[in-house]
Amino acid sequence: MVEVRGLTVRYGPQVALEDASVTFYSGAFSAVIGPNGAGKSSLLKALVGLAATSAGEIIFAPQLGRPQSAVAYVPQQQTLDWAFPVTVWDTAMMGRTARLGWGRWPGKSDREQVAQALHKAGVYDLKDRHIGALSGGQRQRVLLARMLARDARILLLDEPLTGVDAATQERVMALLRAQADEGRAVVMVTHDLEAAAGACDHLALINRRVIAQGTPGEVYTPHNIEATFSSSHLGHTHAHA
Ligand SMILES: Nc1ncnc2c1ncn2[C@@H]1O[C@H](COP(=O)(O)OP(=O)(O)OP(=O)(O)O)[C@@H](O)[C@H]1O
Repeated sequence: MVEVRGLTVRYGPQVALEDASVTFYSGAFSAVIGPNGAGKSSLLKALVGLAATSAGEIIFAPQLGRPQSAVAYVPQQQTLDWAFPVTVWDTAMMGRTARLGWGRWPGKSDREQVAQALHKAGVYDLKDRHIGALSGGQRQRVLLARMLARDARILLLDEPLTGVDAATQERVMALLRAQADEGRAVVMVTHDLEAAAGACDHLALINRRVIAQGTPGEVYTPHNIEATFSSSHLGHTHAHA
C-alpha cells in the first residue's frame, strides 16, 4: 500500500532517520518500534508531508488516488491542544470534514459515520463533552474516532497505547486489528515491543536506521532487540522481506 525507499529525514544537522526502506501492506497491522528519538515519529510525519525528506521516496499504491485523502494520521496525544474549545462530536466530525474538503457542509451520512465512529471507539456517550474535560484514555479514543470517521485506506498512529489503561489498550488493539482485517494498512508507532509482537502482522524495528522488518517470528530476536534498544546506533541493516 505504501513503500518507503531510502528515506532520510534531517532537522538541520540532526539526522532523525537515515536511508530507511520499509513497506506497509494493505490488510496488515504493522508496528514501528524503537527507543525514544529513534525517528519513528519522523517516519510517520514524512509519510503525511509534515517532515521534509532530504533523500529517498515514498510510493503510494496507484489505486489510492490522492495520498492526502487516503491517509489518516493520529499524532501523539500530548502534541495536540486540548484546550481548543470543541466537543468530542466536533472533533470526530473533523475527520469527515478533512475528507470533504473546505467549503462542503457535512450531510446526514457524515453524521451517521461520525456517530458510528464514536460508538466503535467507545466515546459516543461523551459526544457533547468539551475535549478539555476528558481523561488521557478518553482523549486517545476520541482521536481514534476522528480517524475512523475519516474512513481512510492507510491509518498511521503515533503512540496510541501511551498513557492508556489496560482495558483501553485492549480496545485500541482490537479496533486496529479490525481495521486491518477490513483491508486497510494500519501502522502503529510504539515502544511496546511485546504488545506489538503479540498482536501485529509486521514489525519494523527502527533506531535511526531500519534494524529489521518482517513478521514477529522473523524479527523478534535477541540480536535485533539489542541492536534496536541499545544506546549505540549500529550501522548495519538486517532487512527481511
Ligand atoms: N522538529 C524538530 N526539530 C529538531 N529536531 C527534531 C525535531 N523533531 C524531532 N527531532 C529530533 O529527531 C530525532 C528523532 O525524533 P522522532 O520524534 O522522530 O523520534 P521518535 O522515535 O518518535 O521518539 P519518541 O519515542 O521519543 O517519540 C530526535 O533526536 C529528535 O530530537
